[in-house]
Amino acid sequence: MLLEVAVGAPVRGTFTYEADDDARLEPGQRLVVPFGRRRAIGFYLGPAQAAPEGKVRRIEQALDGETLFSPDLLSLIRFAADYYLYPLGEALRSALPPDLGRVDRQPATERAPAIETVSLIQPAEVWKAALGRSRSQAALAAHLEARGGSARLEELKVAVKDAPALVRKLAAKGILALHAADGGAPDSPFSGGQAPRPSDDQARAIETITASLGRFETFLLHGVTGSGKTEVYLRIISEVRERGGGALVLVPEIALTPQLAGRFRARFGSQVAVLHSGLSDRERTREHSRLRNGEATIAVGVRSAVFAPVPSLGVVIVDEEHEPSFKQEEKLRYNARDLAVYRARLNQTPCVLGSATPSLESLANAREGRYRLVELPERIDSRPLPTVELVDLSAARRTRNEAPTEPRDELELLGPRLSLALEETLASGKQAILFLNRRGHASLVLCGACGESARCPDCDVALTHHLSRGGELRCHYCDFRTPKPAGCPSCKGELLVIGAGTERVERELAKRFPDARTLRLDRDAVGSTAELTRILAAFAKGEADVLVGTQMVAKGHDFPGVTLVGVILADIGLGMPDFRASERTFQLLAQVAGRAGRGRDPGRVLIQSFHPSASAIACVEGHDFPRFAAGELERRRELGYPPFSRALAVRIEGEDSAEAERTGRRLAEAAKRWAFPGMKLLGPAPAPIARLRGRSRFQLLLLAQGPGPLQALGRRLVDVAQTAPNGVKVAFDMDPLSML
Ligand SMILES: Nc1ncnc2c1ncn2[C@@H]1O[C@H](COP(=O)(O)OP(=O)(O)OP(=O)(O)O)[C@@H](O)[C@H]1O
Ligand SMILES: [Zn+2]
Repeated sequence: MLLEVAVGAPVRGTFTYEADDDARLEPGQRLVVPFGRRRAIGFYLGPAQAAPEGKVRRIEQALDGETLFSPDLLSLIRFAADYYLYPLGEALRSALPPDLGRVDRQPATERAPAIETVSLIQPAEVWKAALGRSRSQAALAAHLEARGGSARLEELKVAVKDAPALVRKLAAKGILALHAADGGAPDSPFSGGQAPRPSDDQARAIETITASLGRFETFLLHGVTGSGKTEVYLRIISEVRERGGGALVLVPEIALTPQLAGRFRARFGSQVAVLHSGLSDRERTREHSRLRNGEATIAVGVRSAVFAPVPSLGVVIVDEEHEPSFKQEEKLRYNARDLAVYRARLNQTPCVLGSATPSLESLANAREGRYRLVELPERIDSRPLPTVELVDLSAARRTRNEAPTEPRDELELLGPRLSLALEETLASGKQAILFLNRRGHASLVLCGACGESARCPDCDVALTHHLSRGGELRCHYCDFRTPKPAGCPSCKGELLVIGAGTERVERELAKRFPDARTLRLDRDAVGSTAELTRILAAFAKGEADVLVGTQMVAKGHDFPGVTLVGVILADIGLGMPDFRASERTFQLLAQVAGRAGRGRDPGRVLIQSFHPSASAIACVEGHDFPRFAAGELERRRELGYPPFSRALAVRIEGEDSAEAERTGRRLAEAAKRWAFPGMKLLGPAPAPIARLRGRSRFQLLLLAQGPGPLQALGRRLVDVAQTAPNGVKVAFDMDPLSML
């Protein structure tokens, strides 16, 4: 028997292998195959169409006894590999927990925890209709029904043949719930977690969306910060569960704090599998198998969870859909939000994209009628949105006749208005969040005599000053570290430390408000998920008065005690050479502003900026998303950028700059030769960060009206890229998000 196999290796195309004629294989099933001089994980795709020339090798082994991919998942991954121009075998491998993608270290097939009891969670009409032709499954359900709805698995084994296999199948169909021996009291999927009564707006949103269960439709749930989007998700999922379906919920990494996971667990108990990056490989494999065998039916996870094996998928939800962290920036460069929509379509289920600040892509889709817009225009209990005040930092500069750049002295870091507001907040026993999207102490270390600045030896970026270890300079891209020198290495001049980071804010705060209890939240302060949990929990419990941090403080948190949000410097990021810089800045500011006044007391937001009239900043003042979006969309239309076009970025990098550039030029020539009419070609040009980790970077940007022509051209360029010299890497990035 000849098989078509996708091999888990960075190679193009599929391969033909041979297996015994009586081998029973399922599409997507894992294999171990000889590949070159090593062994690799392969995935069975189907019978080979034709015998290839030359000798056909035999597979070594078929794993698992069944496929790990349901048909919808297999189609999703095939689509992703195709769309994102990435090898199928590698795509399949990266959709699995790492342990299952390795050929060397196969985990002892970890047994799912022993199931002790089993209970019916569907009324007879439902399971009878669903099980029409599967006699043995119907018999088992009937047996359970006769026993009052639940039984111990041991007893079932005696009464019904193949009971363990049957119950897993029934659980996967959402007809049974399985309760593990170690799970304590079996929790019904409908118990626990006091659900508040939905507001009128929430009720309307829930009704609109649940009305489309069972068919594909994408909703853009645009709800202001604190409008209770999570409750809408929970209600929709309840409804899906009652119909025996499963749910997939994608959230950005930082939002997947215990707070959010807790809200899902409180409502759905052990039905929830949580998938975040803090899991060990072993835990990941375990959650994967809990979903696969139907023990869990709701996957709540970060971007990679878009590939989670949710049984009988009934709804797909993407929270904070505008978040850049849904984009994977290496290997299979997918956007989980976009794949989520595609997965919903494959499964004929609704897809809900939620955000207070929708991406312009989704907004354009809603305007053009591809998505249905559902709005939550008010906060819960008609609480007001916080008042937002802009503090113009350049005014003070102008009077002193200085160039507007950075808050240079400590006085500006916590300017007079922000200081006063902090003082009042602390005096009234409320909490404050101070946001500065830059970690470390200072962003630039500069010689006051010769003007030379400290730069990373391997990257084209300035080093950031950190206070740790008695002062060191760090590269935020490759993590290069070196002690801060006493004077300028070139001229021995005095070194100036310019531009603020979170450490500096924390230090200044300690100086001016010595009694305030402060916590800092950024990637330096948080080494692990456990630490993140600890800091957020402490702040939620009121164990600190001020939370200082980077964008980590901006997202999703619900701290009712916070009445003041201070933005130290709103302009960071605004000047990035990226056409999305303005959109990103607006989203970040609107999100962080949305953390204020979520409890009973109204909130206040102070935004310090050198460019208070920039639309990304000015529009935050009146919570004016429509005005921001209208202006920004107009600008994008003029420039022909997404969402008014689709883009494919080709990224070329190599240690040898000349070689990388040559490859870029060859690709550009090929692209020009094969370009479709109306396509725009930019580059090859050095990337804005022209060197990273010792490699020179170039990029080529292709713009077209739709993805089709980009795909067709992309596939031909993939062939050209195959002939790039050793040491030059070419990556294809469909719908790129970062232009750096
Ligand atoms: N119907 C309701 N009645 C009372 N409280 C509610 C209701 N719905 C939600 N809440 C509460 O309102 C708060 C805000 O809800 P939630 O965190 O879901 O907002 P959100 O829309 O996700 O906001 P953001 O976009 O800022 O993250 C939460 O504390 C939540 O428990
Ligand atoms: Zn570096």
